[in-house]
Amino acid sequence: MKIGFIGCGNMGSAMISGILKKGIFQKDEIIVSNLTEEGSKRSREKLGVVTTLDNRQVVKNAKTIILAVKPQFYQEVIEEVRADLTPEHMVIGIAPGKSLDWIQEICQTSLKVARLMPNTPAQVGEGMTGVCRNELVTDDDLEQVLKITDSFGKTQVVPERLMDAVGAVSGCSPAYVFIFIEAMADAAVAQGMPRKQAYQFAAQSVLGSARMVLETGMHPGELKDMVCSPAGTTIEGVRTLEKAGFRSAVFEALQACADKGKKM
Ligand SMILES: NC(=O)C1=CN([C@@H]2O[C@H](COP(=O)(O)OP(=O)(O)OC[C@H]3O[C@@H](n4cnc5c(N)ncnc54)[C@H](OP(=O)(O)O)[C@@H]3O)[C@@H](O)[C@H]2O)C=CC1
Ligand SMILES: O=C(O)[C@@H]1CCC=N1
Repeated sequence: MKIGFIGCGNMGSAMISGILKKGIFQKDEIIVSNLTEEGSKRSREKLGVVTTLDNRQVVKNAKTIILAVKPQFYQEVIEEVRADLTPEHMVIGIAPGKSLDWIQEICQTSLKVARLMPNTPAQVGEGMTGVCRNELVTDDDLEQVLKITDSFGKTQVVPERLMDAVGAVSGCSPAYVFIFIEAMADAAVAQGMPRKQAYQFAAQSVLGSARMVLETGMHPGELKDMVCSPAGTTIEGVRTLEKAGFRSAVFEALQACADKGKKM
């Protein structure tokens, strides 16, 4: 077994979907644990990976361990498996607020520890992941980690102090983008467009706009200006969004998200 996931819910399975699609690991090289038999069955049926209800089996069978449980369960799962951890293991946290030092301290042994902040678009190979590591993670180890994260999207290595910002701008932001798409589709439905078609128009517009930012390298404001014809329709919508505090709402949402990460 090459890689183990303790917990395999929304984020774990999104990462594994990407890994399997790119063929970085085969199904029989991935072991995952769940809390319930129902979760185990879901992981087997959806992903076809090796499953167990025993977290210690994950640590005994893989050297790279991803902690994909909710942050409130981090301490209990680490305490459960720490006797089986060896210097060859690398423990990777993906939860907001669980620092490299904190993970190391709960493990009670000097260990390779890394943190990832992935996001659910990993499921379709379009994830964005921030990575940081402690001093025991070698450049070779990091290369292995990047090979994994690059398999389900893009990755950037960041200093740990930026992990809360990463959590806000990419870890959590898909939720805000989905709300935006849903709201745009609702408006199109109100104009008479069938709902399914409205999701296609709204989602493709978000996808295309994101690609323009990434591929042209142009400033988002300049790209926005290119859409706003003088005395046209778009600028009326811009005025309405500004009046409703759209920018400020987004700013405050990401700030709240990062602040919460710092407290966890
Ligand atoms: N969702 C997201 O967009 C992102 C999440 N994260 C982080 O990823 C982590 C997982 O989140 P997410 O996938 O959304 O959560 P989910 O609730 O979807 O999945 C949690 C998983 O943990 C399992 N589990 C719970 N307790 C235990 C235990 N004691 N031993 C073994 N497995 C256990 C559950 O098993 P069962 O299925 O049996 O209940 C489930 O498979 C969190 O730390 C979160 O902060 C990071 C970035 C983005
Ligand atoms: O909501 C959360 O806390 C997790 C972390 C990033 C995205 N989801």
